[in-house]
Amino acid sequence: MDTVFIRGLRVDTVIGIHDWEKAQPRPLILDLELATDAARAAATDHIDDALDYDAVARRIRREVTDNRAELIETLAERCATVLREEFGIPWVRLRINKPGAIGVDIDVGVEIERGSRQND
Ligand SMILES: Nc1nc2c(c(=O)[nH]1)N=C([C@H](O)[C@@H](O)CO)CN2
Repeated sequence: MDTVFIRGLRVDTVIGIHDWEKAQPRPLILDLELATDAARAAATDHIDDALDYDAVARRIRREVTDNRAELIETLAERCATVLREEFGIPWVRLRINKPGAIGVDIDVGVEIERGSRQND
């Protein structure tokens, strides 16, 4: 199984359990690993046969920006559902980092894995 990855996708959104967090957006950093068939894309050299990482990034940005949540787990689950149901991706690993949430220069977040890693 091949993967398309997107690392360091910064998306600003309103997220948190405290009232003061709901006053303004803050940055989240997303890392995605997405199952794909790179050979299929290479065989035609056409974007229609590839998992278009630009389209994925734009859609995930919209999902995170347009929807409110208190927990990063909620956002992670929503993003995994979008990736699997709208893009038909069989396996996704998604990490959401909420930098500074527990201290300056400290990374904290959640990583989830959904679907099955199908071997060739
Ligand atoms: N597992 C989680 N723990 C915490 C979260 C979260 O989203 N998932 N959020 C918070 C606060 O919003 C924190 O980020 C800001 O004080 C605390 N714990």
